[in-house]
Amino acid sequence: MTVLALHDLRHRFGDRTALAGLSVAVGPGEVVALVGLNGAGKTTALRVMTGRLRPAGGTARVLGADPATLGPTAARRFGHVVGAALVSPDLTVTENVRTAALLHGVPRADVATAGSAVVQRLDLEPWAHARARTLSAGNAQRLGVACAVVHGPSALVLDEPTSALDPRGVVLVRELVRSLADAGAGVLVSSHHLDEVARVADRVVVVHGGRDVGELAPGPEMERRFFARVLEADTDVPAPGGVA
Ligand SMILES: Nc1ncnc2c1ncn2[C@@H]1O[C@H](COP(=O)(O)OP(=O)(O)OP(=O)(O)O)[C@@H](O)[C@H]1O
Repeated sequence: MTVLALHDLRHRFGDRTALAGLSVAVGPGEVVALVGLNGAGKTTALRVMTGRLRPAGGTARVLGADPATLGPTAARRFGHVVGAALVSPDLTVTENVRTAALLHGVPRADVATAGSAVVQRLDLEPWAHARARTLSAGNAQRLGVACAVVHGPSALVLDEPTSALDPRGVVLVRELVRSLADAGAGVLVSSHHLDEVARVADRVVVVHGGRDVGELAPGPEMERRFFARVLEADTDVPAPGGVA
């Protein structure tokens, strides 16, 4: 079964086209990255994927269900950070991850263990008792990711999860994403860091002008191949083979 799917998404904000027929599908055990220039439509697509925006056209599915009306069973298997994370500024790091665990249906008896594990996994122990509003931008981003994964989701959506992270944080989030996928989760992530994407993703989908314009095989020369793909899309020259 497809874990996460967007099909032919279309959406406009006033006279501005944000999505113009974007489709992408993520299978179990797969990490798919969306890359694109500023304003390409990545965040808008991920807002649809998390049920925060109803598109004018097209469909979204999370574990087979419409994300806008996700039932409790599917919701408990889903984790995401798109825009504001599931974090309360006045709660401590530990209180936040435990609350997120409870909200995602982790049994009460397992909440403390699951919370400690994810705090440790993201190197947040020194701030375990700090209130979220006192964290640095990078540690706040780590906490947002921690709250999204504390329940071990089967479907995970992250919008630029490493934008504020130091090199150590980038590695920790990469390892976390990879281990969730290796355990069978489907992960959809957007990023501007092409080198990082090449390390973590199984497939890299280029978004341009609100649509998917082809894939890049993860590997060397991502930047050159990315710009070639964007140029092709702008000049409407079909790319041979679909994967550059
Ligand atoms: N709430 C909104 N109101 C009006 N226009 C919007 C809104 N959200 C997005 N847009 C527009 O839709 C287009 C796609 O924006 P989106 O944020 O999805 O791009 P992005 O690929 O995530 O960009 P970035 O890499 O800069 O984060 C842009 O032209 C943007 O200005």
